Amino acid sequence: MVAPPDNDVLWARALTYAHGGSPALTGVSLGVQEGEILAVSGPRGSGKTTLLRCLSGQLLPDSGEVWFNSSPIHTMSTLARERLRCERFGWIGPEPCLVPELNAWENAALPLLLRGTRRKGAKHAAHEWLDRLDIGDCAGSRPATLLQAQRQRVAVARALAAAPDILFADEPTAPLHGPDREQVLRTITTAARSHGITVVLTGHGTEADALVDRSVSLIDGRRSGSVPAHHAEGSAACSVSV
Ligand SMILES: Nc1ncnc2c1ncn2[C@@H]1O[C@H](COP(=O)(O)OP(=O)(O)OP(=O)(O)O)[C@@H](O)[C@H]1O
Repeated sequence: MVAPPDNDVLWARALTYAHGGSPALTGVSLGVQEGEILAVSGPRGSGKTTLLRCLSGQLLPDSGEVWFNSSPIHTMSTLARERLRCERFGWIGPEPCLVPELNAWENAALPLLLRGTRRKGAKHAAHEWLDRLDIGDCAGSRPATLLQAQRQRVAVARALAAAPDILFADEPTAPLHGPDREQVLRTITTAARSHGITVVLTGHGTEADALVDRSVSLIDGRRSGSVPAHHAEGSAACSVSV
């Protein structure tokens, strides 16, 4: 086992993963620097979600390594990975997945409360992020009474309120439309830059290109290119095999 480069907060080497025998990742290697905002793009089924789930410790790769700072995630116990995810990582999925019995601010405060933050502080942070995401008025409402786009903003607030070291965002704007998509993406990336949060986000297209530092793409579970974001429009022309 070789330790990762010092300047990579997240580092993966030769990851493979198969869902029930069907390969989803085939030898993917990736390094993410501290504070970097990285987009992982690729067509449907190319392995983006599986990669994020391996990087965030939700899935153990069949082979390969994942390191967070100097800690190998792939050899951690389930309990240690759960603690790492709770204390250091944030997750936004394409569906909001809120707790139906809790209102919006309680959902947004949940990771902080689970970490032992006092209720007053957690409530304050939750309200602050709900306000920034323009849904402060919904703070007392339960998920069932909210629109799907509002629920997704609550999920974004929940991830950001906990100030994670790394935020994994798997198609975070999937339930949103038009200008809402750009506003939420911009809120995520602006928050990440001002709070020093490293971000790995996925998407199908190039809508995040202007907001991220670097973009890599997957095709059929393999890396197909890595370019600085401002060059991403020409990515097809300058793709390299990794
Ligand atoms: N739970 C599962 N069981 C079986 N196969 C799966 C499962 N999850 C993903 N797959 C398969 O693994 C491959 C990679 O899927 P994955 O969801 O990682 O890709 P993706 O790029 O995120 O796709 P999308 O853009 O549609 O979300 C696909 O062929 C998919 O059908």
